[in-house]
Amino acid sequence: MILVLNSGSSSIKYRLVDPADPGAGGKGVVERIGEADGPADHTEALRAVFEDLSGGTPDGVGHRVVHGGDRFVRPTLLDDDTVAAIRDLTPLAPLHNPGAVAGIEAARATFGDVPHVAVFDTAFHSDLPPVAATYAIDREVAARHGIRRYGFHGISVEYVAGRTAALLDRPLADLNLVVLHLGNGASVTAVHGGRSVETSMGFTPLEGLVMGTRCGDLDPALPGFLERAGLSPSEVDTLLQHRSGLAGLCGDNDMRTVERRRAEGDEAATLAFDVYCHRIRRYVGAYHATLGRLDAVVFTAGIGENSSAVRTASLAGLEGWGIAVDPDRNDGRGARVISRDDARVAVCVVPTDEEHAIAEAVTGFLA
Ligand SMILES: Nc1ncnc2c1ncn2[C@@H]1O[C@H](COP(=O)(O)OP(=O)(O)O)[C@@H](O)[C@H]1O
Ligand SMILES: CC(=O)OP(=O)(O)O
Ligand SMILES: [Mg+2]
Repeated sequence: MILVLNSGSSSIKYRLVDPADPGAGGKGVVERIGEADGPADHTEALRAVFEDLSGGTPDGVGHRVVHGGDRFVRPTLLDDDTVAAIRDLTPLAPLHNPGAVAGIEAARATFGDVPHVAVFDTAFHSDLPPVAATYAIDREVAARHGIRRYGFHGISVEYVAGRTAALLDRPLADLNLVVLHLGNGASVTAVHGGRSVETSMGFTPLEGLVMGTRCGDLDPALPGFLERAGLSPSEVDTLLQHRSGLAGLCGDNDMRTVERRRAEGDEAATLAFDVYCHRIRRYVGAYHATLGRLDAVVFTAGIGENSSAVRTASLAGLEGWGIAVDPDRNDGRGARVISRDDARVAVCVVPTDEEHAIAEAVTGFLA
C-alpha cells in the first residue's frame, strides 16, 4: 500500500493506494489545520490520518509538491538535503510549498522506515520549448533569478492526457491536445505527442486563467502601480493571490455558488462567470494556433469535470474551428466524449486522479 499526501497550507488530502487494485484503499481529508477547531499542526493532522488508516504502515509515501524549480524534473526520493531544497523554493510557490514541506516533515517523522518520494507539478513541463518557456525580459536578470515559465498541474495533465488517448483509442504520440485543468487553481496546457509544449501558469501558479481567488493574466505594470499607490508588496501579493479571481469579482470562489447566483440574475456573479469563460476561450484559440492541428479539448478537475455550464460557455461560437459541444453528452457523467459526431475536434471530459499518478511514481522506488 502507498500512502499519498497532497498537503496544503491548511489541509491534508490523503489516499491509500494499492497499485495492483486501484479500487481499494481509503481516502479522506483533514482540514482546518492550525485553526481553533482543527489539528494544531501537520504532525497532529497526520496522526488523525494515521488513525483513520487504522494504524497500518504504508510501504511508501508519495508527496505532491507543486514547485520543483530547475532541480526537480522527475519523482525524487526524499532525504534531508532534498527536503531543504524544496523548502528553499517556497518564495516561488508561497501558497503551496510550505504545506508540502510541513506534510513531508510530519510524515517522515511518523513513517521513518519507508521511502518518501516527492512528485512535482512542474516536472511534466520541464522540457517546454524555449520559445514557450522564455519571458521577454533582460536575459541576465532572468538568468540570475531563474526567471522562466515553469508550468504547473503537470501530474494531473500528464495523467489526463494518457487517459484521453485511451478514451479516444488512439496513440498518445499521435495526439494534439488542449487540456484544461479547472480546479481551485486553473491552467491550460497544449500537449503534443504526450509532451507539454505550452502552458498558462508560468514562474508561479498565478499566471494564466482566472481562478478561484487568483487573478491570472494581468498587465505586469499593475503590481508596481499599486505599490506606488501605497500598498506594500505583501498586500499586493495577498490581493492577487487571495482576493482576485472569482472571489475578487463576486465574493465567491466556489463555482457552484457563482453558477447559482448567476442563475438568479446576480450581476457580479454573471460577470465573474463570463470573464472566467472568456479567458478560457482565448487560450483555447491561442493553443490551437500553437499546435497547428487540434485533436481534442479536454476538461478536468473540479470545475472542468462537473460544470456543464462552463464547458458550454467556454467553447461557444467555435463551430467554425471544428469545436461543437453536444448538450446531451455534456450533461452526462464520467469520462466521455461530449462533442457532436460531425465536429472535427473531440471535446472530452476526463476525471483527473493526481493521487493515483503519484502512487504509480512511488512504486518505482520500492525495493
Ligand atoms: N458540480 C459542480 N459544479 C461546478 N463547480 C464545481 C462542482 N463541483 C465542484 N466544483 C468546483 O470545483 C472547484 C474545486 O476543484 P478541485 O479540483 O477539487 O480543486 P483543488 O483540488 O485545487 O482544491 C471549486 O471551485 C468547486 O466549486
Ligand atoms: C498549482 C496549483 O495551482 O495547484 P492547486 O490547483 O491545487 O491550487
Ligand atoms: Mg487541485
